[in-house]
Amino acid sequence: MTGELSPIDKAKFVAAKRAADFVEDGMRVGLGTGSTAAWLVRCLGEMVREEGLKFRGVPTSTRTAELAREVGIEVISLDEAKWLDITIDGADEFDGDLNLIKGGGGALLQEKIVATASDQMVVIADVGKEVETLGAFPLPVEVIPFGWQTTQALIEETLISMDVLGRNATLRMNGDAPFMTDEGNHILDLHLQRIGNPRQLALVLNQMPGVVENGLFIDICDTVVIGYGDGRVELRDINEGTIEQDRLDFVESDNLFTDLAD
Ligand SMILES: O=C[C@H](O)[C@H](O)[C@H](O)COP(=O)(O)O
Repeated sequence: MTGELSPIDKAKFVAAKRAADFVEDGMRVGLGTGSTAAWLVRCLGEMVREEGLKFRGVPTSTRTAELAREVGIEVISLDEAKWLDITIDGADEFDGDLNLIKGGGGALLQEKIVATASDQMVVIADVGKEVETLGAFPLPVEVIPFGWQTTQALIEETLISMDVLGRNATLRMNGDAPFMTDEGNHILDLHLQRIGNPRQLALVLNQMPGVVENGLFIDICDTVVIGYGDGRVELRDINEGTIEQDRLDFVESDNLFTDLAD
């Protein structure tokens, strides 16, 4: 493919490209999962190959691990790294407090463990991911396969008692079979429409037997790099609000852009 990327892919690309500049020699870096994080991994691979950047990456999924190795990034496990300087990852939604919904690609468990073990979490997202209130994107909840229907029923009952708007939890499928996470679990997607109190919901969900983790990331993200389809990028910091607005030079990135599109 040599054609133009869509505006949404350009937005993801510029967010990833700007965030790649956060990575410095010697760092231990959490590498997120998803289409936006894949741009980041490729940008970092290019910096390793062409600029001699030296860092070690901790991938948040087998997909990311494969891509990272492919582009020349040194991959280590979280236990080898022990603690990370930074994690850079995508998101399905972010709000004004930089709280997130993640897990659209099913990697929320490893993503949350890795982000929580990092000094800093930077989210990369196209502007379409910004919301006033979380919840339009179905909230992924990772559950163990044993008794998953009982867990589903328990979640639905609890949502009713919490007076949450949408209440149905659907099992994520991969073709005809249930989707399996890297940890061998299933995902229930909660169709809530609007999450009035994400902090409370995150706590309640994680107290249920059968629930392994939920896709609400509360007080974990420090900075969001927002990409626009015309090449603009904005950095939003949890304490200081917008701290940078810039425009990325597409011409300079043409090679990578074409490589990525191919
Ligand atoms: O499980 C997947 C992750 O949480 C992704 O980071 C999230 O779904 C965003 O993915 P994308 O960048 O493809 O929109």
